[in-house]
Parts: sequence; structure tokens; C-alpha cells
Amino acid sequence: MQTIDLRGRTLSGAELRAALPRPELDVTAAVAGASALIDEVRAHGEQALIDQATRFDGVTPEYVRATEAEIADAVAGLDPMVRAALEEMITRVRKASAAQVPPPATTQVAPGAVIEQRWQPVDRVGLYVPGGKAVYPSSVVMNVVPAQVAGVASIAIASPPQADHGGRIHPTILAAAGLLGVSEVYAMGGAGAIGALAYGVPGIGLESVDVITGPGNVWVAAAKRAVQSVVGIDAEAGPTEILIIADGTADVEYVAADLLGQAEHDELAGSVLVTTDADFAERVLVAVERRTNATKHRERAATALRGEQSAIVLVDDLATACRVSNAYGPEHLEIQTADDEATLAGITNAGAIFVGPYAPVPLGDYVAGSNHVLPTGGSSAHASGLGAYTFLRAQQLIRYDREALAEVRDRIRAIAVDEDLPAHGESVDARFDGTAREESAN
Ligand SMILES: NC(=O)c1ccc[n+]([C@@H]2O[C@H](COP(=O)([O-])OP(=O)(O)OC[C@H]3O[C@@H](n4cnc5c(N)ncnc54)[C@H](O)[C@@H]3O)[C@@H](O)[C@H]2O)c1
Ligand SMILES: N[C@H](CO)Cc1c[nH]c[nH+]1
Ligand SMILES: [Zn+2]
Repeated sequence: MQTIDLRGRTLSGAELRAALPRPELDVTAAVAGASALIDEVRAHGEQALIDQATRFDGVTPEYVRATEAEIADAVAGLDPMVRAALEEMITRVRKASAAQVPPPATTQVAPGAVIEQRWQPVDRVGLYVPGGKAVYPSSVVMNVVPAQVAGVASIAIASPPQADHGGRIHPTILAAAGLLGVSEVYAMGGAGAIGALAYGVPGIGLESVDVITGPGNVWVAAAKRAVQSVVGIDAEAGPTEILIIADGTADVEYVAADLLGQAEHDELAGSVLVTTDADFAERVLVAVERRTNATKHRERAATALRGEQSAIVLVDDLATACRVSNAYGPEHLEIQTADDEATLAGITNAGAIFVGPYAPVPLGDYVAGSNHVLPTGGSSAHASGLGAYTFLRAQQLIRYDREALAEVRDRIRAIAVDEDLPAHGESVDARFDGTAREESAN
């Protein structure tokens, strides 16, 4: 891992952002390629999805939509321990997601004048479940449960076909869908899948959706950006990132294990340690190297850790560590310091924050109850992680009685005339017997 030494320097926000690690291949660079793949699907439907699977997934699926029998067989064949873990995850995420549905609100702004705010689910959603370098049954739960809690009526899932499973979707992904009662599942991956959800594929009965959510690699994130003019998306939940703020009191092995844990997702994953203690940083480096050499996905993880996007950042104090973290805006932030709450007080930007030594990111990846679909690439500065609110729209209901409308009639007319839109005022006047006719006669 590279070391970025910011000690003894006072940098502005912009200088800080420029100094921080980011991947060479970012979402912006991938948008053109993703758009071309979406266009192929719009032009050639299922055949384009099958051709793209041949190119990128190393397998040619016979057909794209999973059958009900495939899903039922997958549920029946589920390992009992994995089933128990998925059920625990579903229970906890469902509980935490329920708190994300705001109650309706009614406000009386004057006698007889009421504004209501209600939260309405979108009608139909498309949920992406990654399946390239690893498979993500946990992402089925993280997508589906908040959509169900929000009250979404129609749910479609897309996940890449698997070469190891004859071009079908991974059975644990199908089983997770089955456990959650979702029967519309498509074996399609990457940008093409996002295009199929956004525009529909009539030949296979896939209707376009209103909102697309879910994590994925840089191509998936770029495709979500490309279809934003026709559907809503959650956030750009691209290649995983972890940033750890630690001082010399943190446990070297915990920090090293957590940096490596997210690096195994993708060569483009980012692992960043921000620390006030250079000696601690040295010891973490040694532990990361030892752990990387011993882990199953060592090549992928080593590429991620050596990449432009990963670093150890040395700072003078924890206040600066917080400024660095806010400028980076990590998907996952871990805080392991002598006074975690004091450090937390300096944090503004992060997708999810893991406080203290017993809240490692994989807890949130699986069974904490929080959602693991989180904003990456600095987008936590303006975006939230996936939640029930992602599938809800705020709608205002306006209820005025005759007297309440009469009360503001002059105000409306004054503004309407000022905006040179007199018919707006006439729409109010028309509701008061004879008045409109009298005035137009004058
Ligand atoms: N931010 C989050 O919330 C979050 C959560 C979970 C996972 N992730 C990330 O999701 C990603 C999963 O990636 P993955 O690759 O395992 O699965 P994936 O399903 O996201 O991507 C696989 C698909 O990418 C497409 N693809 C592969 N190579 C391509 C190329 N050269 N050009 C165009 N398209 C190509 C193919 O269509 C393939 O089916 C990882 O980066 C992981 O870190 C992020
Ligand atoms: N860390 C990933 C991004 O939040 C989520 C995940 C799923 N499975 C394992 N990890
Ligand atoms: Zn993970």
C-alpha cells in the first residue's frame, strides 16, 4: 500500500480531495462503454443479453428468465446453516428498515386549510444482485427487504448467469429470492441488465421499472448513471471502499483484517487507513501483507491494496483524520480510537459508520440489520445508503374548504397578475358565484 504523508501540512478541502486515493478506472470513464451495452439490449432484447453473457460471464445461457421450478428447487436445496443465516439477516434488516418509513403528516395551515404529506411507494422496481467475481445472496436481502417494507407491489431481480451453474443464476441467490417470495428473476448481468430493467424487454415479458437499486461493479454503477433520465436509482453503489480512522490504541490485527476484508471484493476496491501513529501504520502494513499472502483471493486483494485507490494516510491529529475522511466520503467508515464518540463528532460524510472495535464492516455486510448497499466514489457527500425511503415518494395532498379558499383569493389574484398569468386567478374566481362573470364584464 502507498503511504500519503499529510503531517505538517494544512490543506484546503479541494487540496485534500486531490491528495486522496481514487481508482484509475472510475464511473465517469465507464459510462460510454456501459451506454453502448444498454443500446444493444434496447435494439436486440434477449439475444443481446445472451451475447453479453457469452462475452463477459463466460457462458451462454439458453434463456434469461428463471422458472418457478428453478426457484423452488433452490429453496429446497439450501444448506440449513446458510438458510438460518439468511433468515436472521432478513429479520434484522426488516426490523431496521421499518424505522425508515416516515409517518404521514397533517398540518392545518389556517382554519379549513390542510396540507397532508404521505409517503407513496413506487409501483415497480428492478433490483440488481452482483455475481461476477463473487456471488451476493446477501444483496438479495438488502435490496428486497426495504422494497417490501416500503410497500412496493412489483419486484424484478437481475443477477449474472453463472458459468459454474450452466448459465443459470447462482442457486443461493435464487433461494434468497424464493425465501422472500420474489418470483421474477432474470439471469442477466452488468450494464445490459440495467438497460433491460430501465427499458424493458418485451420478448421475455420484462416490463420496465420505475426505480433500479443495488450494488455492482464499475460497469453497473456507470449504467445506473446512464439510465437516470428514465428511472430513479438509489446511489452509485460501485466497487467497495473502507476507510478506517485509527490511533495507536487500536488493535493492529483488527485494522489489518478489515482493510483486507473489503479488498477481496474487487481489484478496484479501496482500502484506506488514516492514522495519527506512524509506528502503528508500519505494524498494520506488516499484518496486511501477512494476511493477504494467506487469504483465498490473495491476487485480487493484493491488486486492490497496491492500487491507486488504497493508501495509508498519516496525519497530525484526529481532527485532521476526520477532515481527511470527510473529504474522501467513504462508503464504509470504521472508527477505532481512544475516544470513538469524540472522533464520531467530527464526521459528516460516510455511507455507514462502524463505531468501535466490535463493529467490523462484515457485520454490516450480513447481519447487523443495517443495509450494505451504500454510496461509493465520494457520493456519500450527497447520497444515502439503500433503505425503505429509497422506494418512497413524498406526495402532498391539498384540502381547502370554500371559506379557506376565499380567505386567500386576493393573494392568489395578486401573484397571478404579477406573474402575467391571469387565468390562474380566474380559476379561483370561477368558484365564487357570479364573481368571475361580474369582474370580466367590468
Ligand atoms: N457499494 C456497495 O454497496 C456494494 C455492495 C456489494 C458489492 N459491491 C461491489 O459490487 C461489485 C460486484 O462486482 P462483480 O464483478 O463481482 O459483479 P457484478 O455483477 O457487479 O458485475 C458482473 C458483470 O459485469 C459486467 N462486466 C464484466 N466485465 C466487463 C467489461 N470488461 N465490460 C463491461 N461489462 C463487464 C458483466 O456483464 C458481468 O455480468 C464489487 O465491485 C463489489 O465491491 C458494492
Ligand atoms: N461490503 C459490500 C459492500 O457494502 C457488501 C457485501 C456483500 N457481501 C459481502 N460484502
Ligand atoms: Zn463486503
